[in-house]
Amino acid sequence: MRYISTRGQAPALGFEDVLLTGLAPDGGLYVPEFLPRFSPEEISSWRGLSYEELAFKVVFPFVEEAIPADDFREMLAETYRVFAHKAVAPLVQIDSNEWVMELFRGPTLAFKDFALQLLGRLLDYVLERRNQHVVIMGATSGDTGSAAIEGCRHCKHVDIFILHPHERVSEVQRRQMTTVPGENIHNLAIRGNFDDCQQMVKESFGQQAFLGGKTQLVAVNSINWARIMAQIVYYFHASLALGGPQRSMAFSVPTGNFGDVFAGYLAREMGLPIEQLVVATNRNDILHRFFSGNRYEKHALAHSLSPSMDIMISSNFERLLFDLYGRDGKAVDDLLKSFQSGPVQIEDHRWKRARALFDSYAVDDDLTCATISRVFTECEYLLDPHTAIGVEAARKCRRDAGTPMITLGTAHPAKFPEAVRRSSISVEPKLPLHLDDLFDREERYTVLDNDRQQVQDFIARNWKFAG
Ligand SMILES: Cc1ncc(COP(=O)(O)O)c(C=O)c1O
Ligand SMILES: N[C@@H](CCOP(=O)(O)O)C(=O)O
Repeated sequence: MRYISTRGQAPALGFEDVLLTGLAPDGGLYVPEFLPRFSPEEISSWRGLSYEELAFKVVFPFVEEAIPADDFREMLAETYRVFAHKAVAPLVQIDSNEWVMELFRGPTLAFKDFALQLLGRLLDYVLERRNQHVVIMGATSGDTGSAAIEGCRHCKHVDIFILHPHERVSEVQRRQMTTVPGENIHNLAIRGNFDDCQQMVKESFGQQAFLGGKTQLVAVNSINWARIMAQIVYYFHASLALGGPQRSMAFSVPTGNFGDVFAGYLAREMGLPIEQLVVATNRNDILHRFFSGNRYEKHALAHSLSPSMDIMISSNFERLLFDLYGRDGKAVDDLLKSFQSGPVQIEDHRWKRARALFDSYAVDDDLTCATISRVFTECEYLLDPHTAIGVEAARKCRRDAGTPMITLGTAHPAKFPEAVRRSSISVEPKLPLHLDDLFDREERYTVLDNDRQQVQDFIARNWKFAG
């Protein structure tokens, strides 16, 4: 399997090199040259497989030239063994033909564990084989950071630098990152927002001379193809549990960087019958404005009760545009360059193609709290604010009541006690036992200005073999 850039100018790479990179040298994102495609018969034959066995079927075609089958099987078994539910991604019914798929049973209580537990193991495997050191540089609005630290902290050959927006993540999220001991773990609180952090990370991939030529950057954000690849699996898992592929499914996906919902789009391209994908945003609604009115335009980033989705520039939207433009990298490059200086639209026929599959809805803080409260009243099920946005958008956008609607439950409510309190729910969400003493643990992080030079200098001074 070869991977090509969405801007069309970078050389194609194999899986191992794609894993060890971030942005392509032309500024694009890597995508597979061709997707594997599975027939309904083949997908049906996977019913009853464990999560790790299913993951092998779906993901192995993407990695097979780099990793022998037995080694990959073992990696997947270790990855999904750390989840606190035997089903790994259990489905909970909250209404007639309406489900939440709980993706927060991993160690850091958000869907990011599905891919980052695997990414850590893949990195360890490949870096050990190459005897190579890398610097992980990631941006987080709260969840990717702790999942990346948890997934990669035991990797022998990595230093980890995670940038989060100072005072813009929940206290639980911050502590999950900043209380993890380890010489190779560095948390940077940036006086800016998530987009500033993400921008610094992306720009740094094109400026790696600051590392002195002795190591290289690797991405843990969803710009890294390996992240997206692992997230495709749970769409198959949910569908098979609810009668697919003989029945078509609808999914509602709380969306920020467009990674999770793009994984759903890929599952469909690989043969899984999906009738509808709902892009659910908070008030940072650039994607909703695109899908509802074909206008892609930046607004100022607002702080919300669903901080992990406080994102304006959604990295993976570019991967969808690449397909909508018939995989014409130059057209994507031109469009995204115009977007730097103002709003853009795409041709009507391309937008309509996207609309055939995607619907969208934006949910503000008040409606988020009202949804948490309503669902708790209806079935005593406690939603986190991100999942609540997905549930509300699902109800607003549903096309067909006969099609199962599955909202991706992207985080555990105990990560966001403020939203739960504001919803006037009578219960306090409790952290699981392994995080019981989170508030007693010592924190370690450095606050820096929103300044790329300062951040790069910090990394250059602090990675393991610096100086
Ligand atoms: C809890 C939670 N829900 C939803 C999202 C949005 O996912 P994506 O960025 O893949 O669109 C994120 C972060 O990305 C998240 O942390
Ligand atoms: N919501 C994310 C933001 C980063 O998104 P990613 O999926 O590209 O890593 C977070 O919580 O950090």
